[in-house]
Amino acid sequence: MIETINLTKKYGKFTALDSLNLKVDKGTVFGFVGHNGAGKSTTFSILSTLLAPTSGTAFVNGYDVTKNPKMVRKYIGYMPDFFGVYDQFKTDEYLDFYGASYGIPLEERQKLIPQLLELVNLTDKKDAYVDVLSRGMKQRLCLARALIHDPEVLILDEPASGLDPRARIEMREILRELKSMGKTIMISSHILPELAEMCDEIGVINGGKLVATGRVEEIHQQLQANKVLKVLILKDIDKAIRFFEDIPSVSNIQLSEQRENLLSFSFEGTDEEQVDLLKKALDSGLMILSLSQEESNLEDIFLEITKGVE
Ligand SMILES: Nc1ncnc2c1ncn2[C@@H]1O[C@H](COP(=O)(O)OP(=O)(O)OP(=O)(O)O)[C@@H](O)[C@H]1O
Repeated sequence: MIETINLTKKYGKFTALDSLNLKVDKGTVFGFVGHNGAGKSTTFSILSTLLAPTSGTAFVNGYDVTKNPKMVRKYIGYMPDFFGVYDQFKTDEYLDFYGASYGIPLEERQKLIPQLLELVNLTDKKDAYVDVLSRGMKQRLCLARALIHDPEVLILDEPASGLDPRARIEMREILRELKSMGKTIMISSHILPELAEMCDEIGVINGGKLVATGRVEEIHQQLQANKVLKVLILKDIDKAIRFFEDIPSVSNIQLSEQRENLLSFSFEGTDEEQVDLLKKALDSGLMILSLSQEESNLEDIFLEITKGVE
């Protein structure tokens, strides 16, 4: 449904998107995660035909975003990260204005707008002026606006940013409903756990490059090779530190602040190599009480994948 091939965008000499290749299948909710400035909005602007790529191509439902922008716009509903709302409009007038801009006949709009307001839980606000809506309500109104022409694809740039937990849950539920309607959704955030809850697949972008992609569990696995191990030593902790310092696949050795005989370090290796490491440590006479692997959570994973790149 969405595909980018070597998509590149340069602003002057600065490369904001660097040969981005990604694919989002029909009906998938795809989370696009990256730090501020990673290139998420640039990608979304290109997909929404608002920005031309420097090189590479992008397709929405088979249509090239640069060669066939009109068709792409038919299929895509875009919710930008910053959006203006016309304050003098009432909520339903606002949607009516956008519906008319898309050429939807009046009679159809009159049926459609109450349905959209219902979908985004704003029915009781239909007569409220847009400027008195809360931030969460404005976000939902903007989502309704993106849905006005019943697009198959939704591009949502940080729809949950600045929302309180309750408003976020509400947004998540609306997205679930949209997914059940068969929409393909691409949604960005800089918070991986938040996205993981609502997405089928995740793509991690860093410095304009896609650094990891797949189902959440797959991303976990991609990082399995880089784990944090904890070793509890019975005695002679200095000897243990010297031993682990000499192992090339071990880095970032740290002594626990809570327990003086607990070491932790990063280990790059497979499970078999981990077994070998333990065997070697015991053979060298280290008195190891236990060795355990720290469970990494999604936020750790995200920081690990994106570390070192501004
Ligand atoms: N019009 C522009 N001119 C020059 N540089 C730009 C322009 N738009 C974006 N950039 C730069 O391109 C990079 C990617 O920006 P982009 O807005 O795509 O990132 P983002 O991942 O959406 O970040 P955020 O989470 O902060 O919205 C950033 O370094 C940004 O400063």
